[in-house]
Amino acid sequence: MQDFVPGQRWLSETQTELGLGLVEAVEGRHVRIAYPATGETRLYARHEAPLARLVVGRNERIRDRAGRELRVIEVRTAHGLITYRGEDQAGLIHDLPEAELDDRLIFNRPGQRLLAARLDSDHWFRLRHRTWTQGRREAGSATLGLVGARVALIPHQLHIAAEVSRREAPRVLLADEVGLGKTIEAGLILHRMRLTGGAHRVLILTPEPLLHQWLVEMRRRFNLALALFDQERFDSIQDDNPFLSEQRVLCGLELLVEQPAAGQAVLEAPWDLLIVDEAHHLTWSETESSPAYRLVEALAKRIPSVLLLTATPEQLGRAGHFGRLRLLDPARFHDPIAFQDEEARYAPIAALAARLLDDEPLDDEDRARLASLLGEFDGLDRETLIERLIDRHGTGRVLFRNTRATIPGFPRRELMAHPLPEPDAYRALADPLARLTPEHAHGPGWEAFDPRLDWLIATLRALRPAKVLLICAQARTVLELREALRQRAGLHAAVFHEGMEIVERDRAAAYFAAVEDGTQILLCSEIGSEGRNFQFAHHLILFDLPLEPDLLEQRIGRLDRIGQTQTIRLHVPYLSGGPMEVLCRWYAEGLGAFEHLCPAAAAVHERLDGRLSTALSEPGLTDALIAETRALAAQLNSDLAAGRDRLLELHSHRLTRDAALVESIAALDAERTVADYLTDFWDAFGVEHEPGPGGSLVVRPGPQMLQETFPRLPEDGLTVTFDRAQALAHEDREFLTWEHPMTREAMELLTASELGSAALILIQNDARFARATLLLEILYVAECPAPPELQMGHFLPPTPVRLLLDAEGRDRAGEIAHASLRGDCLSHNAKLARALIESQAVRLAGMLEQGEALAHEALGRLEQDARARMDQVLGNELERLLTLAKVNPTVRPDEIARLKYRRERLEALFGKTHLRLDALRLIIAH
Ligand SMILES: Nc1ncnc2c1ncn2[C@@H]1O[C@H](COP(=O)(O)OP(=O)(O)OP(=O)(O)O)[C@@H](O)[C@H]1O
Repeated sequence: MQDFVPGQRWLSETQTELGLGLVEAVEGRHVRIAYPATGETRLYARHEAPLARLVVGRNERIRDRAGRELRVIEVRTAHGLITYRGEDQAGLIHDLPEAELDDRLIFNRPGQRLLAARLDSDHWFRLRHRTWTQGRREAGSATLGLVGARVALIPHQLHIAAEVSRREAPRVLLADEVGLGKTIEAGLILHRMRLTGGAHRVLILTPEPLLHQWLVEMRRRFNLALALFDQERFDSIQDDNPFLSEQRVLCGLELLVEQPAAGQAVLEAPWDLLIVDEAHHLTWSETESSPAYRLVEALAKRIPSVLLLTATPEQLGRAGHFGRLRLLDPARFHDPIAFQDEEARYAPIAALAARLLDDEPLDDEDRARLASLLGEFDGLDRETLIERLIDRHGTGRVLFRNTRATIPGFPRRELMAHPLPEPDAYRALADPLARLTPEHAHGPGWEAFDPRLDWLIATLRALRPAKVLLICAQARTVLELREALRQRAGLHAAVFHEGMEIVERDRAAAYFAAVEDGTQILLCSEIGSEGRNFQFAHHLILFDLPLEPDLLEQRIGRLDRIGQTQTIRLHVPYLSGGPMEVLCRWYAEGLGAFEHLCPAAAAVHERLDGRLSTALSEPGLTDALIAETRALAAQLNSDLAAGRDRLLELHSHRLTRDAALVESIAALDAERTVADYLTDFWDAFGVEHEPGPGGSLVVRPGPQMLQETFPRLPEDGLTVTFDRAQALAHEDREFLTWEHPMTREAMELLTASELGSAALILIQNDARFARATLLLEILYVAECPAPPELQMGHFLPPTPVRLLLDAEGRDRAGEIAHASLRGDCLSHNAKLARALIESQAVRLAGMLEQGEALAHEALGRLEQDARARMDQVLGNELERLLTLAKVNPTVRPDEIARLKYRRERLEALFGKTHLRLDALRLIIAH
């Protein structure tokens, strides 16, 4: 085990960008290391810490925290701690304890290696160059974080992910209609924020039945491992706060609400990003709120970034919707009445935005309205005007909602209503609501006479082998149906209800999904109607109908979601003459809610709730109710289409821009540069690869690898693909991109090591070099360590500075490209290499000095560019937020403060950028 002593300096072997580590404390089997340059602290297991002890040799240069430079003349050790004695530029001698070394100190080892002829293969030098160049290329790219997910490139999802993740501490409600991919959007945002440093500690809360699905989706689509916190995990940890030991936690909201200790612990842990799925369960009204709401409210106050997900934002009423917006920004959404008034005034703004979008000419009235909404607007192009209109009015910035109507490619839904006679025993039930789930009200024995059962058996036989999902309101009905199917028809059904353990439920869902030996039918209680993916089935049986339109849409959404390939058949076996028929007709003829999604359904329901209840007991009133419902739905739908929804739609996707984003990702996919890079890497490392089935590649550890293991490569190998379409069709293949952990860890492994940092090649017969020529290719890396939340990478990521000096000290990098310099590598001919280097030692030392001067000039330019870029990007953003805040209180003051703070910190840090000599290649052409 390594000996750590507080005050010692160690370097992270895997993350040099953290700067110099300082041992803070040794705690049992762990050591705590602070990285003052980035303000981070890490806890490592002592016996396997990826750390290297920093010992600076004589004659090397060091710096103290005040920036004073010393040449080391003596190294003394006492009690495990080093004190350097060094000479400053004025010749004065100083003692410097290692704890006081500059936290950003970097050493020039490649120079020593080259001069000592300790050479690596040229292969590694070239890979090193590519690694830095690629890192630089992606750091500032708009597509970073959106490339590596195993997802089809769907424009509205990418739009939302790009738009949300570029904000400072985003807080938004993702409210796309059921099945349009909110989980994927949240995953993309999370993925991008992790790569850019915006989200390190993440908490995801979902209803229990969706835990496993989230776990699987994040793993298979984003290579993201989440720690699942269930009762068992929570019980197994007694003392410490269990949430502190994991960075990315997935947890059931119910558990936190039901167990005060768990709720308290989650509040006490620090988080950067909170995601809450099925957020419509967080109920709120002006007089009371649910315990789940209160818990999320407390979390949302502490956590900077918050994503709430719901397909049915207005389920359980408009007040609830307001309550969710309030969680995101309590300062903006403080008065529900004012909010409703404001929503009613969106129509003219939406109309104006739409006219701009359609490139229609603006009349005087339009211009006057624009001026009153935006102030001075002359000189702004249409795109900017649209942006500003959407941006500066309404919930635009907080809420995203895409609808099927605007997204092509969804299959049709077809209602297959099956009237059946209502048995006397049911008709005798006094309460009309009880007759909507009469088997439940009647109790045991209903299977003997309920005609829906025979109909079900006949329907299953007729549809066989097609998969069928049945949803009903009650878990008991599920169990009784299963038994009845078994006894009466020998049919085996899988079941899914709240009485089962989560693992059992997931097993049942998998059993239903299995193509060959799975069940034909899955019987689900209402909990199966939320969030789950059953789009491989095309038949849905609604054994009963819920009273709320949003609940109906949630049920249908299990099949009607991205990935559904066929017309969806909705089978409704209703008992005629009574309330079931009334409800079925109300949905079908009044709202048209089976075959299409009706945006106004929740509002219509809220207004006509009383009339519906009356019609359920007096079916004679149904025709009048339907007529009224139709008229109201038509009116509300068209109001919404012209007003709020139109604005939302404009904001939630932008055809031209989204298409450009998709194109740039598709272009990156097509380049396949990562395939070249990784195959070169594997070849150099000793990883074996060969063509596998259907254009895939099989990769295995080779017998003589450079190290025992290769990152993310299991002992028995992997089947991989670089092709998105293949990755979507074959989930057993790893989808390798620049963002895959294997690629990123391989890149880190290389840049954190000295591999390829000194090389020598001989070039023969190259027409560019008429006479014997000596060139020194110098690779500096400009680095500016900064705390991750500042997202330095946007402006000044680690940037390679390449120089190519000739013997006269001229830089020829601009005229001779790196890739064009290929020759015989001398790493295996140590004798010749040493002789050549020794003969040129003096000249080389001069070239290195000259290189340092030139690199510093380049550094000045880099800093200047970074500053200009930051001023432009953050300055514009700040200006926008400040103007916006005057007209739209959606902009939170803390968002502005955060941005200002970030700008100041970045500005101060740019000046501390330093150059690190990363690699050298000596080129001798003759
Ligand atoms: N870009 C994509 N590529 C591949 N599959 C996708 C993509 N987007 C969504 N899907 C698939 O479509 C289905 C619906 O997506 P998701 O679960 O994210 O929708 P949702 O909006 O969260 O649904 P719900 O409203 O039911 O909660 C899932 O099976 C998901 O894996």
